[in-house]
Amino acid sequence: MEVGFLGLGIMGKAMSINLLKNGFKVTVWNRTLSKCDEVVAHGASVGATPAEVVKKCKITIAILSDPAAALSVVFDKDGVLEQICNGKGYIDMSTVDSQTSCKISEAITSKGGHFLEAPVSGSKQPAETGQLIILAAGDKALYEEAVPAFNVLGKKSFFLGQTGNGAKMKLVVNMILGSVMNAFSEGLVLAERSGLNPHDLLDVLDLGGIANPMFRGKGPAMLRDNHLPAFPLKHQQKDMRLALALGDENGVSMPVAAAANEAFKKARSMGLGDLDFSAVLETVKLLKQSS
Ligand SMILES: NC(=O)C1=CN([C@@H]2O[C@H](COP(=O)(O)OP(=O)(O)OC[C@H]3O[C@@H](n4cnc5c(N)ncnc54)[C@H](OP(=O)(O)O)[C@@H]3O)[C@@H](O)[C@H]2O)C=CC1
Ligand SMILES: O=CC(=O)O
Repeated sequence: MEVGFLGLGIMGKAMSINLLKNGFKVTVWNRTLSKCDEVVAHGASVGATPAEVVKKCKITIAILSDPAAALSVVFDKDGVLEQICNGKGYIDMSTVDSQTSCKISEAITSKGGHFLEAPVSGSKQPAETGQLIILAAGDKALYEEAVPAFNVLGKKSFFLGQTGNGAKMKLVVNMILGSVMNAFSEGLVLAERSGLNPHDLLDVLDLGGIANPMFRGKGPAMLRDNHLPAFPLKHQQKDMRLALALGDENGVSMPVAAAANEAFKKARSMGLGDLDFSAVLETVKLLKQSS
């Protein structure tokens, strides 16, 4: 199967290489052209614009940073909309809000194309190893057509119904993720400042009822102040912001998520946005030192 792939950031690079390794023909596009080189070395072709990729491929996948990027690649000059037509499918795997997803869906379907949103849960390593969790919604026939690709990219795909449901599910999951990361960061600093060995805390957590892969995977690196980006903090803050808006729309009070969002905003203002979202730990250290 030949697929187009738009966006070769942390996730897109890993996912497109995975498709190539599993026998898919892939034509890629990235705003910054040099990021195509590594994927081309794995056998990809390059399209000059999103429109050119869509013209060439029956199905085009995108994974872009945020709503503005997702909209730009579809609606701007040389964008997806210029070539989408009857018989072609567009799958947006970016984490965006349901309004953005619905706007893209309406534009694609008004040109006769098929649209599926399919944001993913799981980070750089699951993207590299094909262990993502795919949260799809929209065109069911396109979902069925994409299952062979989803089986390469992920360990499980969900079809969640109408467009918007995938985006909402992803935002709920990441609202919880970001809130937990803040509580974890506070715990690490509290353990250390109160005279405990934070490595002992990691061992205790790992044996108990709240043991999880995030504490196990990121904890030791966080204690070394290593925040090499797997999931950039600026994207986690975007997800908190969008999840809080979803809370507003539905009258759900989310004081924990609101506090977590403030901490991520603080981290961004400290210049930590391109580091891993675990760098929110640095805001906790800062607050304790200044008190
Ligand atoms: N990293 C992770 O662990 C996970 C990320 N996600 C989500 O996946 C998406 C991508 O994340 P990730 O790969 O980490 O992000 P990166 O920041 O690594 O990559 C972002 C991509 O979006 C492109 N882009 C940004 N703005 C524009 C624009 N205006 N026009 C065209 N292209 C643009 C970038 O192009 P360029 O190279 O030119 O900057 C790049 O290809 C985000 O929505 C994120 O929330 C979901 C699950 C896990
Ligand atoms: O969106 C981030 C993730 O780890 O999932």
